[in-house]
Amino acid sequence: MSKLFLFAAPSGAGKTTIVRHLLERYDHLSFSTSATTRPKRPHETDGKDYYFISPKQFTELVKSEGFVEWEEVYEGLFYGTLKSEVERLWGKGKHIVFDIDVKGAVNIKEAYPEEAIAVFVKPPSLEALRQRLVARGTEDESNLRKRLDRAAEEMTYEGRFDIVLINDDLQQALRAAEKIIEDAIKEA
Ligand SMILES: Nc1ncnc2c1ncn2[C@@H]1O[C@H](COP(=O)(O)OP(=O)(O)OP(=O)(O)O)[C@@H](O)[C@H]1O
Ligand SMILES: Nc1nc2c(ncn2[C@@H]2O[C@H](COP(=O)(O)O)[C@@H](O)[C@H]2O)c(=O)[nH]1
Repeated sequence: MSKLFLFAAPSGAGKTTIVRHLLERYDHLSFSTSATTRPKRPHETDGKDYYFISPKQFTELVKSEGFVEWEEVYEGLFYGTLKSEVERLWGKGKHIVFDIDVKGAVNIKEAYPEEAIAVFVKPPSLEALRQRLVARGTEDESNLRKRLDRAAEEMTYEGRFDIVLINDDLQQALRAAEKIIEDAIKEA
């Protein structure tokens, strides 16, 4: 049975770093590329990191029920898991990895309770989140504030997840993430 690995966390916790590592390491994992209305960052590739679409295209996809789930994660910025993407990867018999916000992960877990493994990536502290986001250098002051304001509420979702993965020392977190994948695939 194909597994759905949902990696969720407040912004800056390190889920993208962990997910990228897992995708490089395991051939039988595929990434569910989401659609977003957020502007592309310089290092990102359309169709790989996200499908970067306009607010109008996003609204059309909502109307035509093209999303498994979607959220306005930050004010005016929409993100959604595409049904077409999940069906395409599932059809190839792949295990699918998601980098998604906490509410989206809870929604997918509810929709696919047998297949989904929900992993909450926990930062050592809110201060560490702030430092990581500043060091990443992708957010201006206003967006940094929005992400940190949301983080405290997102931290309260931890108890709704199957596994809590602490990302303090990165190498330890990567080893723990590998074990989650290997154990689940052994069982599948
Ligand atoms: N354990 C760690 N220690 C220090 N820095 C880390 C650690 N893990 C990740 N980072 C760094 O923190 C920054 C944020 O990581 P990343 O982009 O993976 O977070 P994210 O949870 O995907 O955030 P977002 O939701 O905003 O996409 C990156 O610059 C990354 O290199
Ligand atoms: N509910 C969903 N959340 C998603 C999806 N794709 C990404 N995300 C989450 O949004 C924030 C911000 O991401 P960023 O790339 O702008 O830093 C982060 O928590 C992502 O995991 C999705 O399809 N649905």
